[in-house]
Amino acid sequence: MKIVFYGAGNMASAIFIGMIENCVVAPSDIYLTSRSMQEKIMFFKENLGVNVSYDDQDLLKDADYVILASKPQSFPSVADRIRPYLEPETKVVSVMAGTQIKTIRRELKTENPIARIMPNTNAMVQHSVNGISYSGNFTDRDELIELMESFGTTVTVEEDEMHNITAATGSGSAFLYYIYEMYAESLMELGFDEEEAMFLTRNLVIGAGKMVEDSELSFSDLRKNITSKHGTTEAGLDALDGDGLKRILIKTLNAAASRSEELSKDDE
Ligand SMILES: NC(=O)C1=CN([C@@H]2O[C@H](COP(=O)(O)OP(=O)(O)OC[C@H]3O[C@@H](n4cnc5c(N)ncnc54)[C@H](O)[C@@H]3O)[C@@H](O)[C@H]2O)C=CC1
Ligand SMILES: O=C(O)[C@@H]1CCC=N1
Repeated sequence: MKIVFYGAGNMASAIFIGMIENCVVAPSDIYLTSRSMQEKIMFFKENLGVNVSYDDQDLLKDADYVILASKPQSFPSVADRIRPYLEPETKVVSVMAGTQIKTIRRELKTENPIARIMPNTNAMVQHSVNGISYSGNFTDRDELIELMESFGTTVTVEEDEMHNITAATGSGSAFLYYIYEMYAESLMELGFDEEEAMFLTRNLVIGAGKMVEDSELSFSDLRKNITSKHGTTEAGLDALDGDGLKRILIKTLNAAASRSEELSKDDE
């Protein structure tokens, strides 16, 4: 297997580290190239044993998959590198938010099978949620699904649903991390110092995540199990404006999904 990553940044590294840690590919199957961050890419070569090259002809020779993992704005420069050497059997897989299959096809001037995936950086711990959609001629889907399931769970969606998946799970962890940040800052308002606030929040989040993983209960039942009648949790929840919080989250998700739509129109 030869998997070539154009881009070795946050998302690409979460994917190839996830794949390697789960032993679905050998480090020698992974080929990395980037525009910048030479130091970082050499770190991956030295520490993981992956290949690094800036020779596009060599990179793309006999490649099974080429993964487009630059920012959407860098895609024209990536396409210029790939276009001359892309072989007809190579499957193209894009992680770029908002860049449509038809745009990738147009920029690469190719009829190759193309898939779009929307993972998240939890791939690094094998817990990404991956949206995936395919071009009509991407027939050999099982192998790609198997590769993706090595670093998370996968849902197949129509391409126009990618905007919502991007908001919900591509960006979603960032929204949750932001809430954790705000929680820690609020603990400092309560009187904890920064170190204590971070320690308490971090362990609270880890514990709650493990409960979600291990328990069969719904979020709502987990919450109810903590809430004594006329107790402290009830007092806190009464002060928390649930409808207001929901409105804020809906606004957040709509803004992210709209940005994905805007990105897809930028290149029309
Ligand atoms: N970071 C995240 O949580 C997620 C990111 N994505 C998507 O993944 C893509 C990458 O995002 P990040 O990894 O966060 O960005 P990043 O900035 O960390 O990495 C971008 C990479 O693209 C490379 N690059 C730029 N121009 C290039 C060129 N001409 N040739 C080869 N490589 C080139 C850069 O050197 C760098 O390695 C974006 O399109 C984003 O929409 C998707 C899901 C989640
Ligand atoms: O912020 C972004 O545009 C990318 C896509 C999903 C997560 N990060």
